[in-house]
Order: sequence, then C-alpha cells, then structure tokens
Amino acid sequence: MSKEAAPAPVTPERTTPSIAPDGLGRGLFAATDINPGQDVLHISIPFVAVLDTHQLGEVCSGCLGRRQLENDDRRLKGCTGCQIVKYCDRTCQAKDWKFAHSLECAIFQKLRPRILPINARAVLRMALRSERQKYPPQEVELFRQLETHIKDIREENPAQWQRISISSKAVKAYSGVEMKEEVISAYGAKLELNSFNLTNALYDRIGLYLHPYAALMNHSCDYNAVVGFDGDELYVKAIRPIAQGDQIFISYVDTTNPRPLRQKELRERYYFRCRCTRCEQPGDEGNDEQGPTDSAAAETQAYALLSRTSSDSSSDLTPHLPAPNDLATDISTVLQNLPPTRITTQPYVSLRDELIAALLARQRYKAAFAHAAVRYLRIDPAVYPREIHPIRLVHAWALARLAVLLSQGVEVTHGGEDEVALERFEVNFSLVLWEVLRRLVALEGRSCAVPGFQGLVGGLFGQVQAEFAAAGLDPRRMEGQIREEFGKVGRLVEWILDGKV
Ligand SMILES: C[S@@+](CC[C@H](N)C(=O)[O-])C[C@H]1O[C@@H](n2cnc3c(N)ncnc32)[C@H](O)[C@@H]1O
Repeated sequence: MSKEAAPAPVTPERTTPSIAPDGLGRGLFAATDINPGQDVLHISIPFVAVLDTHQLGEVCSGCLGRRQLENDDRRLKGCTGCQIVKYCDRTCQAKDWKFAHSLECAIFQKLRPRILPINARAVLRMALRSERQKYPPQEVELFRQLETHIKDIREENPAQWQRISISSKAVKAYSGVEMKEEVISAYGAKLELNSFNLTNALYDRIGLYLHPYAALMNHSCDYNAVVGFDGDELYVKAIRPIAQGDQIFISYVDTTNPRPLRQKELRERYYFRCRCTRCEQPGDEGNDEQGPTDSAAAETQAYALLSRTSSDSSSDLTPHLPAPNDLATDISTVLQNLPPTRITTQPYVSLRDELIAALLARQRYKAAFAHAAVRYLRIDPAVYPREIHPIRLVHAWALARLAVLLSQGVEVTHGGEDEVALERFEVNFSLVLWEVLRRLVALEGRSCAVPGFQGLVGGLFGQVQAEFAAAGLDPRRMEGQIREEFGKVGRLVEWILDGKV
C-alpha cells in the first residue's frame, strides 16, 4: 500500500481507458461530450517531471518555472546540499524535497561536478519513489502495464538500448535500490516511449514528464486534443468537439511536417506505423502544396539550416554553430526566394520560427516583429486553422511582447537596412499590442492554452489598458485607428513577402 494518502492526482472523469480499435493497444476515450477549449484531462501531480540538464540552473525545480514566468526578477537559490538544483524559495524547495529530492540529493552531491543526464535522473526518481512506496497503487499498476517496445528497441536501435542499459546500471549503482537492473531498464524504456516534452506555459521545452494515465493517449496526425503544462500540472484540452465515446488522440510529433517525416519519427521513436486518417489519405505524400521542382535545392538548404539551429538540448554543445547574425542572413536568403505557395509549408514554417529566434538573440527587434507579423497574419491561419490552437496563441503572444519593446522605443542595436526600412511603415505599436491582446483575451474560456498562459495575457492586457487610460485614451473607441494600424502591418508583411528584406 502507498504510505502517502495523496489526494487523487488525476481527474479522469471526462475520460475512460479502454482497448482501442485497429491494434493501437489501449487508449483513452471520452466519457462525455467535450467542447473545444475544455479540459479533457487534468493531472496535478506528475509521476515524474525533470528538467533538461541545461535548465537546472535557470528554472526552479519546485514550481518548474511557473512562478518565474509570473515574476521575471525572481532569483533562484541553489540547494545547499547538492548545489545542482535551484529554487525560487523555501516553499518551492520544500515541495521538491518532499516529492523526491530528499531521496536523490546525497547521490547528486557524491557525483558532483558530474550531473546525471535527464533520462537517468528521471529513472532514478521513479526507482527511488517506487521502492519507498510513494506512488498510489493505481498509478503503480498503470505504470506496470505501460508499453516498453524493448524487443523493437533491441532489434532496431541497439544504440538506444545501450544507452538505456548504461543508464540503468548507473541508477542501480548510485541509488542502491534493490530492484533488478532489468526492471530499471524497463523503467528507462517506458520513459522513452511514454514521456511528454515538459513545456512551460509559453510552450518552450524545459524537460521530460511522465504520467501513466496520460500515457494511455494514442497518437493521430489528425488529433482532437492538445497537451500543455503549467508548472508540474498537465492539461489536455479539446481542440475540436469530441463526442462521448470518441477516442482521445494527441499528436506525438510535429504534424505540420510532411507525411514521410512524421512517419519516420513515429517509427523511430515510438515503433509504430501511423495509419491515421491523414496518413492514409492519398495525396499527403509531402507538403499539402508541392513546390515547383526548382525549389528542391532551397528545401535541402532549409533542412540543413534547421539541423544547425535545432533548439533540442542535445544540440547545445554542437560546435561551430554560426553566429546568430549569419544564421539570420542565411535563413532570410532562403525564405526570400520562395514561391508564395511554399511559405506556409515545411520546412519553411520552422525556418521562419528559427529566423525570429535568431533576430531576437541579436536584439534586432524590428526585423523580428516584421517576421512575427508574417507568421501571425499569413502563416499561422493556414498552418493552424483553429485560432484556439496553443501554438497560434503563443505566436500571438510573441508578437505582443515585441510590440511592447517597440512601443517603448527600445534601443535598436542593429542599424541594418531592414531595420531602417521598417521605420517607414510608422506602425503605432501600442495600438497593435492592445488589439493582439484583446483578441487573445476574447478567446479565453475556449482557448487551448494552459491557465498560466491566460494569466500572463490577462496581466499584460491589464497593464496596457491602464497605460492607455492614464493617457486619457480608450482603444475600444479607436476601431478606425486600429484598422489603419493593422493595414500598415499588412503592408509590412507584403513587403517582407515580396522579398524586400
Ligand atoms: C504512449 S503509448 C500509448 C498507449 C498504448 N496504446 C498502450 O496500450 O499503452 C504509445 C504506444 O501506443 C501505440 N500507438 C499509439 N498511437 C498509435 C497509432 N496511431 N497507431 C499505432 N500504434 C499507436 C504504439 O505502440 C506506441 O508506441
């Protein structure tokens, strides 16, 4: 029996597990009709949630960054024992100490300055908590039944199996748990097959998350639900109407990618061939819109650039990454020469995201705003037709944050042609900001973003409204001017797409 009489950590009343048709194993099914934006599932206590190694010094291991996002100035304090994990304050520290850090702190100390890789830290936590009977029995049972695909891993990816085996040896040696090494390896395989990217309220990856109930959800490239995190709480929200009895499908991979890429990733990472309605539909071989053959070179170049920019933690130490400025120039060159039908297809959608990131890194806020506006007005409505899609909301937030900086007349460090040229559109960034936030606030209640995101939007909108009021203005009565400002932003977007920058 569990020693912790924990409150029920899962609220599955809207879902029920069952055997899924078509050989998908088990799945989760809607126990009731669920409207877009409503919670399908909310889990307040993870089975395990761990930060990426490079985030350990930046993100609080107690609230997993939730309080930091609410208050930018929060300084973290290191654990005085291991000095590896950091916290906002004693409250966050006490929470993590009680959950698992009390079991692992001495192990981290002994290993210092080495830090166990993320998967090993996750397996260590699960093994230690299991052995101390810290998990509720129903979670233990669900975890026991999770798929491992160990046979597939051993046959198809010996390097992955070797990684899991080495990691389980290390966990066994450092933790001193009684568990057999094979059992620890199965934990490792379960983690690889069933974990989610842990993201913050702005959907940036910060680590790994696993809960055996949430892991019951199967994949479809034509998904009906989306996953998000607010600190260590998991939210699954309906992205379209789900009828009672329907299977809940999420996407395990970036479904904006063409079918061959999606299938490759699903095969290599999850060991199945996707037969969802989208994958089975003829004519989805590549991007929905095939570009002319002469764009093949651009495509190759775009994928090469993307592989150099991958924000995946494994690429952190990749040597010879181009300086962000060169990167921005290289990406701009590829994007400038695209036929209009290609801008809303991959790999160019991701490439523009990387361009915006590279411009931000160089503090080239005006150029970043221009490309964020292209994304907001042209790319996202085509790529994510549902305006409540969390990625679309986060992109709107990015545009709003850039408008804040520009409305404050932030120092432009780069006096390049594009920055100077953008000046001539004379955009009133405050009004654009107000309108982008107003639209975000209007979606609340049916949006698929997590509560923390909605809190950030609401907070900023309140501030912006107060600033307008202090200046004696009410943007609700400035519809004509707002339309005019969006006209300017539209012309700026045309100008970018005409390859003028
Ligand atoms: C996270 S688990 C999902 C729950 C799983 N069906 C079970 O019974 O435990 C992921 C595994 O489910 C199966 N799966 C998920 N989505 C699938 C799909 N669309 N087609 C075929 N198999 C799928 C694959 O075996 C995959 O490795």
